[in-house]
Amino acid sequence: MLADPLTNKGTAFTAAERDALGLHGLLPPHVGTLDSQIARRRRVLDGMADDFHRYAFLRELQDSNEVLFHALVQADLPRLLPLVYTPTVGEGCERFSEIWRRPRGLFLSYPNRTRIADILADPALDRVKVIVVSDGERILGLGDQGAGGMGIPIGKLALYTACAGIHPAEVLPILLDVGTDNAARRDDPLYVGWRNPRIRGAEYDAFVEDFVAAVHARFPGVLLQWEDFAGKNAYDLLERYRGRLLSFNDDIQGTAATATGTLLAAIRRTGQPLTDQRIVLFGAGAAGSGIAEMLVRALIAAGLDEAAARQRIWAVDRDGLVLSDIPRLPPQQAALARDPTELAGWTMAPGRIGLLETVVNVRPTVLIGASGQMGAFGEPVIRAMAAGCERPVIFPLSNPISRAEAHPADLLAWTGGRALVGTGSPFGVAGVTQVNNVYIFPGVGLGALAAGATAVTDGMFMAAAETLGSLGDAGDGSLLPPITALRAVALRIAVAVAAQAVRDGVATMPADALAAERIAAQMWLPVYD
Ligand SMILES: O=C([O-])CC(=O)C(=O)O
Ligand SMILES: [Mg+2]
Repeated sequence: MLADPLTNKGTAFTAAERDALGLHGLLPPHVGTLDSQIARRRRVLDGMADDFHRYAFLRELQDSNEVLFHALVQADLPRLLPLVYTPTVGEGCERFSEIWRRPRGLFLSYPNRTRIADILADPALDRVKVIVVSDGERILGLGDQGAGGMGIPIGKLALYTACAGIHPAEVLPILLDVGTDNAARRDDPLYVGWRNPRIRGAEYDAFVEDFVAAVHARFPGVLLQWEDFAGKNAYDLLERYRGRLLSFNDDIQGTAATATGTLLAAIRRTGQPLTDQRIVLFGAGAAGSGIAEMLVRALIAAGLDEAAARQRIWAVDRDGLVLSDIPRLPPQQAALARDPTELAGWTMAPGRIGLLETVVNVRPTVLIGASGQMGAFGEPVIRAMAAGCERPVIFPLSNPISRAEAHPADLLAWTGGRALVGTGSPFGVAGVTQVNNVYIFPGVGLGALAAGATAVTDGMFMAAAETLGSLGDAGDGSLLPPITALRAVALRIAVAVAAQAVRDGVATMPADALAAERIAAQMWLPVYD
């Protein structure tokens, strides 16, 4: 009872429980309460030197007493979320091996590829309903972290519990350890992962196929979230498996719905219709092109035909403006490429057409960053944008803070306070919105499970985005509800997503199971049994 984090209550075991379970002597005599335990842990957090140590402390608490961990998180979401998740989880992944203590979740490593079904057969996993899986190759904007990427599935699932009320026994973090191309990790004598360059190509595909088949057989109806896979794998796995497994990719679809929902909230504020926006997207990887495709859908829903919708978006990647005459464009970028003949009349020096040239000529009303390039939204870019529009909408979305395209305070300064600013990670700047996936994925997952959905459709994500965009704000200048409201946000989104699942013909639960009260009643709160 004391050693299992799902049953441990620490000093909160009552006298009667201590009698019945034979716990006398193993605990000090004081009988505490959840509140007194929260107060004790808070005092430790307050006394710690930095957030990374707070992160490590919270991970250990989660591995020793899950109710207390979640009660502490629930009691102060604005303070705890950034410690349990972005931005601090970034360093948690980089230094994962250094702070390794106890196992959580499953490491499915390539050398164990014939044992996947055996590993999943563990009866301790019987209740699993939600899996978050990563192969650690594109951890936030920090690149390949190998086995250290496990910090992300752990963190995201803590949010499923915190925001969507999924019971901790029902979540399963999984890291597919197929090696790492990060030499610093491989050469670190403390590295806990498989010391091998990444497995790629047919062998990688076969490994993931075996994994999906084993998950499908072991956990029918489970929701699987793909997280922080590198660009091409992110797309390929999503497309290959979304019809076979209830699954979605958070970086492509969750980020897209979050950005779209926040943009819808922003244009409510400015009063300018979506169809009038000129949108420049910086970074056309998995997140960036996911955002673009969802914006295309939203523009079509607002009345444009597809060609006209695509005309509202300019994508800029590493090599500059994405143009249709660039050889070997990946398919997601080809769909966004502009025709070079459109550049007639542009003012620019010869050569590569970078972000600044694009902004000067397009005069965007919306600028979105999903590049992982710190500082890419520099003063000249932002001043050029501000000169061409009254209320620039600027979302530097890359995570963690060390990868953000701009500091929000600079964006406000360079636009004379006129910008509507949203960042991926929290900066604590007044009036700035945190545009993070945490506003979307817990609700999408909850709604999909409540509906007994057989697939997560694009329409379900659009329903989530539209709901997010309509929820109103914290009244502090930001565009979205406050972090303290995340549980209510997840419930509202879940209801909309479940209803859309019915409309899309993928729901298996009867309609009366999808009412808000019924879904709310399933949401777990951290209290001792
Ligand atoms: O984790 C976050 O804050 C958002 C996300 O999915 C990513 O940046 O990969
Ligand atoms: Mg992610």
